Amino acid sequence: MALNPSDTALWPAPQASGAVDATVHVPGSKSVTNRALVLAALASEPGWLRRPLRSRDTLLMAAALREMGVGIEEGVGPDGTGETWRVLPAGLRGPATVDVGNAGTVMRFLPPVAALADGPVRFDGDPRSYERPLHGVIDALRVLGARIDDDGRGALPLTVHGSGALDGGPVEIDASSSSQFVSALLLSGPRFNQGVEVRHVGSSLPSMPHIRMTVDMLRAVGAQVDTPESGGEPNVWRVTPGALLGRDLTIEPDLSNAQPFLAAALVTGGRVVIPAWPARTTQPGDRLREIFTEMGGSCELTEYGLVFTGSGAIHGIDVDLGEVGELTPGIAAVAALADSPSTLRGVSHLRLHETDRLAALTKEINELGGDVTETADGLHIRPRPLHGGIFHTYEDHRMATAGAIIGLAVEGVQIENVGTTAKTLPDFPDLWTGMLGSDRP
Ligand SMILES: O=C(O)C1=C[C@@H](OP(=O)(O)O)[C@@H](O)[C@H](O)C1
Ligand SMILES: C=C(OP(=O)(O)O)C(=O)O
Repeated sequence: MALNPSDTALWPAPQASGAVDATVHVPGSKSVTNRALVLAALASEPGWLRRPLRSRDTLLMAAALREMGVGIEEGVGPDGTGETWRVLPAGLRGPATVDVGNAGTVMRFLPPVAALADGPVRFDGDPRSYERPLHGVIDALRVLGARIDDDGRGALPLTVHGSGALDGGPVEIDASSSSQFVSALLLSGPRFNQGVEVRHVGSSLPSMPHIRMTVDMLRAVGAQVDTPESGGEPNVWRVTPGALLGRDLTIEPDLSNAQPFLAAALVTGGRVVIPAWPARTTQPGDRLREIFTEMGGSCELTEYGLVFTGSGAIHGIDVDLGEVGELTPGIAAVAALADSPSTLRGVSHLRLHETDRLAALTKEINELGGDVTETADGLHIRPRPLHGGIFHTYEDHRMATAGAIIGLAVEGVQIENVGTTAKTLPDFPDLWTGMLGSDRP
């Protein structure tokens, strides 16, 4: 895989010479692509993904499904309109070996799929993947009838001994550390003998839009899903067993990866257009329209896409990001450049993301002269004049893009291992310099 996770090379983050004025074509959504791959692999007929994201996380998902016997043909669509993947479902097989890298979607969505394979599937990944929570998926699968060997920590590495089918049925989980536990069980649920009923019993549940994305995408391939929002009990999701359809799905641009480009408009008082911004979406990045407007910008959603304009002023914000945690690094970067303090709340689970994002943001912004403190569930950010220096990224794509945002306004910021953006946005450095190449004179 074209990624060197321990690359220590430094990338001089370009400073903006003026207000940006650019159109940025943002590649497909990681979360939608990886759900679409799983659902297409579990379907009873072939399906198509148009404009899928090609990044480390999605190529790992495709490679893992191929390992289990699924056909995935990469090519250009019949009408020549960009990349299209054809997914040919097949009897899932083991023995197989899955490299999850550090992809939450791969490490959580695939063990339930592996329980349906007819042999052992071994899961391993980057060192950080051993530390990320997986107990919700492992414990639930055991309750639902699967045999899993792990080292007793409820984490990777592990082997799922698939037996060709899984009983399924009701299960209680604590998904307060990751919504992906719920999504994982629901995605494979139609293929369990009794379907699945997932009851979340934890204190809080992050990233609700991502659970809605799972439910919407399941329904789009013909699954019957009952949810709290459709009149069911609070915190209970029920999936009826049944065959899934193969669909022809166009993947939306990744709105969370649009964040640094929108931030560039805010930070430079410029204008950025993101074509194909969906009018209706479950992606958490859609909340940026509201959040970045409160922080000083304005936006207009047209048939062509989103037009986002900065005013030249950047305001602090007090906001609960529990539903949209993956937006935190980019918001923190903008907040560090604002004209008033910010409080970001509801994101304690970010300590178990790609890195401990609360600690990493605090340390790196403070090393550039900032004044950030960690709270129990977030960050306090008091803007101060920043200076250049090395911005470490901890193999976290969103740390790299956060550093690039700060670099727009601060001379001499150097991003360590910008290549880590390959997790979800391999084109980041080129898109970024391309956007700046369109600076107004
Ligand atoms: O289901 C998904 O595609 C995701 C869910 C969220 O995970 P958590 O609930 O673990 O934060 C999010 O942060 C991650 O980037 C993608
Ligand atoms: C938390 C993230 O990723 P993952 O899917 O690996 O959990 C993220 O992309 O911000």
